[in-house]
Amino acid sequence: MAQIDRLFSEIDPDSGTFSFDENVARVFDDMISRSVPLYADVQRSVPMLAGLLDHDPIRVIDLGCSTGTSLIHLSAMLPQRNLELIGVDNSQPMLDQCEEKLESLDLPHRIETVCDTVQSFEFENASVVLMNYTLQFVPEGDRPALLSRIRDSIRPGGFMLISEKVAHEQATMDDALVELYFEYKRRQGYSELEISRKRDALENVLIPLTTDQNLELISDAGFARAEVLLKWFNFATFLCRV
Ligand SMILES: C[S@@+](CC[C@H](N)C(=O)[O-])C[C@H]1O[C@@H](n2cnc3c(N)ncnc32)[C@H](O)[C@@H]1O
Ligand SMILES: O=C(O)C(=O)C[C@]1(C(=O)O)C=C[C@@H](O)C=C1
Repeated sequence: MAQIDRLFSEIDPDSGTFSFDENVARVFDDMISRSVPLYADVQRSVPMLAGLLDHDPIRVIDLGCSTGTSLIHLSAMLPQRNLELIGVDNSQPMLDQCEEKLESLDLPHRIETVCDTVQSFEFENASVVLMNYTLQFVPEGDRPALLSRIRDSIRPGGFMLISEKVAHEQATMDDALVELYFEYKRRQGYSELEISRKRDALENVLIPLTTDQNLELISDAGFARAEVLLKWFNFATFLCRV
C-alpha cells in the first residue's frame, strides 16, 4: 500500500532534481493519483479499449509501467482474455513496489517486468503499447525514434495509448493553465511549499510538448490516426492507431 505523499513537505529543499528513487516509489501511487487529473479515467480506459481487440493473445507492453497499475487493472478487468502483460521501467525501486503489489494480489495472468530504458528495450508483436506520463521524461531527441519503433511493433488493429502533461504554445495561456493546475493540486491537499518545491524539482526533468507537437511526432512516426481521447487543461491522452 502506497504511503501518503508528503515528500516535498519533508525533504531538504536543496536536495535537487526529481527522480524515481526509493522515496518517490514508496508514495508513488498516492502521488500520481493526487497529481494527475483524470488519472483514474485513463486507467479505466485501458481495459475498456484493450477489451475491444480480437487479438489472441492480447499482448500489452507498458513503457514506464511504474508500480504496474495499468497492467494490474488489465488483468483484473479482463480475467477471461488471454493476456500477455509486460511492463518496462528503468527504476528498480518502482519495480520493487510493483512486485510487492503483485505478491499481494491473486491475479489471473502473469505480469512480466523488465528493468530497462524504453529507448533500449526491444519488443515486437504488440497489440497495445501504453506509455502514460513517461515520454515527457525521455530526452526530446530520443522521442522520434522511440515512437517509430513503437509504431513498427504494433500488429494490425492494435494501438498505442499515450498520456502526457502538455504545454500551451501561447505563453499567457500556458501560465493560466499552470496556475489552474496548481489550484487543482491545492484541492488535492498539497501545500504551497510542496507545489513550488516539486515544480522546481521537475524543471528540466519533465519536458512537456504542446498537444500539436505531440500529434506531429505521432504522425511522423507513421501512425495512421491519432486523436485526443481525454484532456484536462494541461494533461492529454492520445489514442494512436496503426
Ligand atoms: C509518471 S511515471 C508513469 C506512470 C504509469 N505509466 C502509470 O500510469 O501509473 C513515469 C515512469 O517512467 C519511468 N521512466 C522515466 N524515464 C524512463 C526511461 N527512459 N526508460 C524507462 N522508464 C522510464 C519512471 O521510472 C517512472 O516509473
Ligand atoms: O506533479 C506534477 O507537477 C506532475 O507533473 C505530475 C507528475 C507527472 O505528470 O508525471 C510528475 C511526477 C510524478 O511522476 C507524478 C506525476
